[in-house]
Amino acid sequence: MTDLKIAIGSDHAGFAYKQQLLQTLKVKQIKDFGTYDASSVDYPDFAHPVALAVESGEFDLGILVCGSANGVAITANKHQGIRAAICWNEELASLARKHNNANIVCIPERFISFELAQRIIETFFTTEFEGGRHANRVNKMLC
Ligand SMILES: O=C(CO)[C@H](O)[C@H](O)[C@H](O)COP(=O)(O)O
Repeated sequence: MTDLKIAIGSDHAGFAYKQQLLQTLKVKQIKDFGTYDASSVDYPDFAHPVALAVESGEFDLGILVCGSANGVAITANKHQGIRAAICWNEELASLARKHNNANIVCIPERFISFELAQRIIETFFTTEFEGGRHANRVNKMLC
């Protein structure tokens, strides 16, 4: 986990957790793509840059946080190279990596505690894609 380069972003509804994660995550590099305060903003404005940063390969994985995680996930998944997963417990985070090779974890700040968000992210970052039959399915995702 400590060798990962991470892109992180949120809207106003995910700002508090993003700021705490910036202070607590033990990774090689973490770049904050905003938002930079708690004023109301539009989540696509922050989900797209994170998706582009991960899709380019500049960053290994991404974190997106909003109120429900729906908006940031829908937005990020518009990018062909992105597999963004909404995770509200550790098992979902593990499966998103093992089965779907997800590269962005989307956190619903308004529905889970920060402590759970931290565990979800740690699970996501420390679980490898299983490949095999799952690789066949992931390869079929692209239209
Ligand atoms: O995409 C969302 C809802 O599905 C996100 O949760 C946003 O954070 C939410 O829509 C923001 O709502 P607000 O009333 O403007 O704070």
